[in-house]
Amino acid sequence: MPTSTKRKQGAVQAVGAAAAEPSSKKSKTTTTTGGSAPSFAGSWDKLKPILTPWILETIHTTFGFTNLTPVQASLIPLAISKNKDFLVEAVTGSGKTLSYVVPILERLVAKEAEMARERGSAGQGGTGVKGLRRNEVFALVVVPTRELAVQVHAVFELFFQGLRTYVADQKAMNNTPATKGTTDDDGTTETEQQQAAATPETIIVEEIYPSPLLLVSGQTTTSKSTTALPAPSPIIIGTPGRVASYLSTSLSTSSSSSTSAFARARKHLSLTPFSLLILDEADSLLSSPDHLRNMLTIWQTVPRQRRNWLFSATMMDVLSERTNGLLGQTGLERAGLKNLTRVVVKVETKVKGREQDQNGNDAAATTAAAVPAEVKQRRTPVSLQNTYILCHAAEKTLQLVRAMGTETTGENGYSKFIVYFSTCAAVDYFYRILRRLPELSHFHFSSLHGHLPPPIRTSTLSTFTTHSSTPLRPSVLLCTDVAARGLDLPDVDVVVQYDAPMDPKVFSHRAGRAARMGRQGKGIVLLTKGSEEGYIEFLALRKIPLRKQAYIGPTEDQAENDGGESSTAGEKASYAVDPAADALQLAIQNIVLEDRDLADKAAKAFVSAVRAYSKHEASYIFRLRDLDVFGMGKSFGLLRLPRMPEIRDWKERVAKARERQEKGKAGEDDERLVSSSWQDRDMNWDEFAYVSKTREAQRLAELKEAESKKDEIAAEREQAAKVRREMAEKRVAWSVKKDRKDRKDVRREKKDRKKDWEAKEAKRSEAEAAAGPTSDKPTAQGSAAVTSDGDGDDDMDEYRDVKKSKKEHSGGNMIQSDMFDDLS
Ligand SMILES: Nc1ncnc2c1ncn2[C@@H]1O[C@H](COP(=O)(O)OP(=O)(O)OP(=O)(O)O)[C@@H](O)[C@H]1O
Repeated sequence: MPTSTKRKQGAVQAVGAAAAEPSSKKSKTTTTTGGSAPSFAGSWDKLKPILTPWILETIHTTFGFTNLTPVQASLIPLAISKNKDFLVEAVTGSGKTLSYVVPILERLVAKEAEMARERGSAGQGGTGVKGLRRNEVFALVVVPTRELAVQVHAVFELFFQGLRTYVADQKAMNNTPATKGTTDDDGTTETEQQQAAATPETIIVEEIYPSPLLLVSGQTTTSKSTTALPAPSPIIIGTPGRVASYLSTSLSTSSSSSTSAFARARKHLSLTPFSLLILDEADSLLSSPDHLRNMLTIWQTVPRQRRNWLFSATMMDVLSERTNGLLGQTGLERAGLKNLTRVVVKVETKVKGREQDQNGNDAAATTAAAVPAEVKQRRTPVSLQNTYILCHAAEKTLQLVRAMGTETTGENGYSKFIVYFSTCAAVDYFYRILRRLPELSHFHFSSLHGHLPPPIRTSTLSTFTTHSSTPLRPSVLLCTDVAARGLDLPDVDVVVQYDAPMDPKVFSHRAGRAARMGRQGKGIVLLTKGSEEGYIEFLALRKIPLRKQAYIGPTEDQAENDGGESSTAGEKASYAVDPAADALQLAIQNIVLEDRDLADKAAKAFVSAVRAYSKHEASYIFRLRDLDVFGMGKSFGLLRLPRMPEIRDWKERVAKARERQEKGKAGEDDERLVSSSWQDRDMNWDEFAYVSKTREAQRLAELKEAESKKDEIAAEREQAAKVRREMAEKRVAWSVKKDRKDRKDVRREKKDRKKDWEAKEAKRSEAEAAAGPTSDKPTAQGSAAVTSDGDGDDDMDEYRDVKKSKKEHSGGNMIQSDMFDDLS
């Protein structure tokens, strides 16, 4: 949430205004209707209950806001006046932060006055000496990332600065003779009116709230001694891990038998007046097992008598989502949260007929599967133009580079970009590569991911935020999902998702970094042809409509037309890869060749990206089996393919597809596989050096040692291979032996059963013969024939079982079944 209040879309429009009271006690739904300007719903001045003067003043002067957004108008009155738990969903960039910050502050002021009354001091409008004590915590705001915590903390800070200014103004006004100021209709001056309104509680201010406490990585929150911990504050903001550890450490000594330690801990932190637990991006906090562990600690630590407010743009998803490790419970059930009042702000677009894409193509006709002709409700901002580009895996980097070029030129003239990758290693690598490409040399690059040290994360974000980008000098942030949720980075124009997110919920959060509060913005997701096309329909069903953007050709006016079509079922797909992708691969390789360290980074990035692909939640769309690893290798500009089981499998499959093609028996899948080819770069790896002198010296030393021990190493390798072979043989021999024995046992058992049965039958026949002839009973022979058929079937089953067990025991398949475990 920026401090800047200047918006490109200045128009303010009250649409779908929310009433102050809910239509139903359980659920409140507000609908905003699309236009490019932001939707507003009434003015802050007219809000009921009336806001505390310094809070209102800060909203007006510091933030520069006159009107409330629909989510603010819906929630703030309820949250101030009703003692309820809330579940709030509104699209990205719709002002959810203020919708909880303002009620927290209002309730804090009220609590302060209440405590002051109880403790025998006059309430002081949020500034009491004997209201809340310094060690008393009133509210806790938990968010999933460090960056978001810093941002929310900054918003609270602005309010407290506003309070200080307000207090100073009031004091000054108190000391000024009431001769200045504008004269009103009743003849009193403005200053006189303000003085008359100012009660002693609001004027006599001796202390003001301490700054909210921020608990994030890079700060001391754990210590054996509570004295080394940061001092508490009425409002604490932090990430789950840090908050949990702070609370546990601060309160841990209270259970100690030592009275002094207990007294010290009490002194350090008290949760007596604790009232509010706010989870921002709550769906992420409730669905990630890591976050949940820490959330459990927090829930167990804070008093039960509290209100819970949960916020997210994808909040409703957690209602049904059952997470692994939660014993089949939803996050809400695990948190024991029931009877939540839902506040949902829905966005509607007035779509007449079918949506059209950029080229005037009918959206439903151009997508792989039928997108509903009229997508009326959506879970993304109306001002966000959400698109996808279909390409081959080998063309992804090419499309990224071209998209960045075309979006800055021509009509669009965009200048601020975010590009999301699936892993930290990929961000690291592409950050080093993309900035070196001549096509992107005018871009200012930043990179952000969770493996960077906290100070670097802070400075990167601040550089990107403050960079004054223009289409001639655009800026781009390459990042992972660490920057996907909640971050209010001003003026972001385009969000490119190089990789679709592993958690589909994150898609709208990523795209929502653009088009905030009515600004125009664009989202582009790069999807590869084939099963990934199913993602379009998948998102459409989740009310996130995507429009097709044409494959970007060499220049804007030469855009290739293949983008206008999609490989819908039955249509023969084109497997030809853009020759420019090969040229780009060569260009990237040439950059990599300058430093061996880049080759290491490339391999790491590639391996991590392949592994990440296998962890997609929508695993039936993002199938590792369908991932064109050769194409991906090209897009990464690899010099050679790293060794990994996924690649061995791909190589074998390509080879088999070739065989089938030669025999004229190739299917569509085979065509696709055959079109994917790989050639390691022809080069001398022994001479490929690191730029870092120490690293290179180390490599040369290792090389020398390896050279001197060449024979030894070769012998060791041979020995290891021999052991592996023997083990494999043993495994096979063991399994074959076991199979034989099992089959023999089964046969013997059947034989025994048959003998028993025959003996019984013989006895029965004898008994029947003794009793007299009966015509319609089956003969022993007839029955035996039936049994024999059955034996035949059993044999088949047995054969199938043995075959299956052999297959499972063969090395290659074992790797494969492990590999695809998580894809089933
Ligand atoms: N009433 C208002 N009038 C004008 N601008 C506002 C108002 N409320 C918030 N904003 C601005 O809108 C932007 C988005 O707000 P905020 O970050 O709270 O959105 P959000 O709904 O929390 O988004 P996300 O889901 O991405 O976290 C911020 O820059 C904020 O300053």
